[in-house]
Amino acid sequence: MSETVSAAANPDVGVSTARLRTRLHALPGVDEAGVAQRTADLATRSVKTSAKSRAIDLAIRMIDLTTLEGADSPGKVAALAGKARRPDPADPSAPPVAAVCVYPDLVSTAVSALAGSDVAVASVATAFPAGRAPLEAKLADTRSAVADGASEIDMVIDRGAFLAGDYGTVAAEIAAVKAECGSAHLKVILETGELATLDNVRRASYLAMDSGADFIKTSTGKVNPAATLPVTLVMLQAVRDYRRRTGRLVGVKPAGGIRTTKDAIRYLVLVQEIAGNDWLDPAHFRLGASSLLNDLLMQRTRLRTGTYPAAHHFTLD
Ligand SMILES: O=C[C@H](O)COP(=O)(O)O
Repeated sequence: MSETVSAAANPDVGVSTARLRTRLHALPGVDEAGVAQRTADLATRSVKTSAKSRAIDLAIRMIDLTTLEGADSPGKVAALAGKARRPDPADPSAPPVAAVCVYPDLVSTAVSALAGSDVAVASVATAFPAGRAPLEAKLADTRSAVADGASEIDMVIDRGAFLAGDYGTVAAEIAAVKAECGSAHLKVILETGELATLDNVRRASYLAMDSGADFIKTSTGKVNPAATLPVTLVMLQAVRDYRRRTGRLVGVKPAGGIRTTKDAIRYLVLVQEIAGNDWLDPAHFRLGASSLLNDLLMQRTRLRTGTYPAAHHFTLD
């Protein structure tokens, strides 16, 4: 285990695990009951039709349209890229999504298929989803994705090290991956479903931000629970407070298990109420999802025409 962090120009570099532990354990504890109540209350909100229409388009623009299956192929990624650029073939007013998210070996396919569009290519890296590989392998994974044209890297943290309290190792890995990213943005996946407590989610959020994360992301989508409103609330509080302290605005990306328009709108309400309007932008908030887009498109069509499109109208997620 590394006791002293080395690498890159981030605030936590050179800070010992002992000092990180002191700092992270001094954070105020999360009021779990209060968080549960606050997020449960979101289910009772009603949203006006005009606001709903705007929220649906914003949610579409915030999607990282994701395919992360062992059976992924260049053909599937090319088809997904087509959908990302123009989600509704019958309605050019439907906006494109923010990014397509793929494994590193499919980055070049996605880059070619998205050429000339504003849709970014994101790639998971660092031995996603478990992150069980030597640091060199994780850095090579990142280097390869960036070299092939990914402008966003989604890395996983070492949850084993984090849960063992070896915060120095976690911070050093994030800083080293950030250094490999160059101009690519780094999203740091906390895998909150493995972190056991909301206090840990808060600590991991600060550790990631102090180590250079451009975004903090909830989940890989491979562990249950994936994204939830309570963990996202804690992460939104963290980015809000971190910005007040440092002036740096870090984004948030809930990912995994977000499938319905109702879910997406609850996340947007949470963003506005907890972090504020500055985060209501694809530059600072994303929804990582493989199958949310079709529901948003269905609801969008219903609001515009009064009827749902036939089930076969949109290509399969
Ligand atoms: O980052 C996104 C997730 O891997 C997608 O998860 P999902 O298939 O549950 O939407």
